[in-house]
Amino acid sequence: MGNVLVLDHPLIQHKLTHIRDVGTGTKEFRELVDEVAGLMAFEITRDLPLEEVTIQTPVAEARMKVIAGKKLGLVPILRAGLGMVDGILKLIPAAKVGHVGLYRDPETLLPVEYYVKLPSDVEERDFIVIDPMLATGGSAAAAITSLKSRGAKSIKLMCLVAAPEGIELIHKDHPEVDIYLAALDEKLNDHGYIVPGLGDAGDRLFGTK
Ligand SMILES: O=P(O)(O)OC[C@H]1O[C@H](OP(=O)(O)OP(=O)(O)O)[C@H](O)[C@@H]1O
Ligand SMILES: O=c1cc[nH]c(=O)[nH]1
Ligand SMILES: [Mg+2]
Repeated sequence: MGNVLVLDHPLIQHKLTHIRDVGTGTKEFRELVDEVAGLMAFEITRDLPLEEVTIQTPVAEARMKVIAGKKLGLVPILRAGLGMVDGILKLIPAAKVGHVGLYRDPETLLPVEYYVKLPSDVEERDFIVIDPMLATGGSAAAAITSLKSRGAKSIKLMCLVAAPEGIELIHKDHPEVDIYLAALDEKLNDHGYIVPGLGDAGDRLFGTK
């Protein structure tokens, strides 16, 4: 079964509390999501392989480490996943970015796919699927299925806030996928919103509704 890692660094928890706060406006919400995504990327890239190179310091020649030529791909789930992309790219600027467009039907709560564009070398890349919210898990599970059907072999999932129901669905549909979170919340309400959650991530990021 994939691991579930809750990245509870104090900076992440502090910023997430402000993200959750209903009084936080769009500008600050967007900035905080960007910052937390960057902090989470620091942890999610912990296992990147290193290789040795020879460099010349002003004092001596030395063998030092750099990140080996790993091919990474970020895949934000539109729309809300977009809010986390730049924060991660600041740390790993060489990553390619694919997009999966999904919205959750408000009646059925089932995901509807409307767009997919991935890097051409899908099979060679390690992907991180990004979405602030893992609620029923339907959207993330569908995005991962979509990547796999196009040849993706290595996939991690990164979300800000998850409900237990979402974790359960990812474990069931994609048992090999590791899940990285800033928080695991209590439950879903009758409308499929995470409790306490942070509301509708897309609307809060983009100022809609
Ligand atoms: O785990 P689930 O139950 O599938 O719910 C989570 C999904 O719902 C939200 O997207 P939404 O449908 O609001 O689309 P948006 O990002 O365009 O607002 C969120 O960003 C996830 O993609
Ligand atoms: O709590 C939730 C659930 C789904 N989508 C959101 O944006 N928030
Ligand atoms: Mg939304």
